[in-house]
Amino acid sequence: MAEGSSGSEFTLDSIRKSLIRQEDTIVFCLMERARFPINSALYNQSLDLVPGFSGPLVDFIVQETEAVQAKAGRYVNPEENPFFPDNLPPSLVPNYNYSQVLHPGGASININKAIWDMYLNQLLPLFVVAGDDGNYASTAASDLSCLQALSRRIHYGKFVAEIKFRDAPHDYEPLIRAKDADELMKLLTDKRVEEMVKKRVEKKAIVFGQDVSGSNNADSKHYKVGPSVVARLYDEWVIPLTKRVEVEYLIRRLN
Ligand SMILES: C=C(O[C@@H]1C=C(C(=O)O)C=C[C@H]1O)C(=O)O
Repeated sequence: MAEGSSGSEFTLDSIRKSLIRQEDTIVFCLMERARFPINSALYNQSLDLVPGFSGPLVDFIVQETEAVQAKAGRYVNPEENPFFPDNLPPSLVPNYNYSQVLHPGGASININKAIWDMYLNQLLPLFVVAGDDGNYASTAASDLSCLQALSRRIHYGKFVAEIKFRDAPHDYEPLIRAKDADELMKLLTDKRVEEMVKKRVEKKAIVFGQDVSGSNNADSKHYKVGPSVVARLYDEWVIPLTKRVEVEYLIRRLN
């Protein structure tokens, strides 16, 4: 089921390994987006750059791309969640038999609206330079890669929550029956792991993002995406949103 783990292995350890692997994807996606300036025309609500489509160009590109990917079966995979779920075409390809480890209620959880708002309004301005180079289609493709990588990581909270529930049903059940979101949040939180995650992603931004030259002296002062931005992304948004998915999943777990 999971990126980097076999279908038969479903443990907190294997899920965490997948989250670690997904950090690489996220850091590389951000580095790719940082090749382009902000290109704010792409996000302008009122420019109407595409005849017959009302809304920002980025919405047009993401909606059209998601429609193609939906036809090719992307959203049949329980790890994938669309940003524009309304009016998506059905899959046209034979269904792959994904292992069904999640409770059926998990399918209705999609917090991509919050991820989209965070990415465009808060994160982007922190790591791209000002300016407009006209490369709107490439920039939007890069945005979508970032958004999909972040969305996959954050919605992975469903798998994390399922395994935590299976490992300690007697601890979780009373809180789920009481719909006690605050206590569920406390129970699923592991501060030690969170600190390790934040340190590791900062290090990845340093290692992956330095300019490598032919000589032995790597330029350690110039990074493609600031390591502190990546640490902040995880601290302020990725980890809290993953935990929000975990709580939302657990609340539905006994329905
Ligand atoms: C994802 C987990 O659950 C919580 C969220 C974490 C995260 O988003 O990185 C880390 C630790 C936990 O507080 C986990 O335990 O691995």
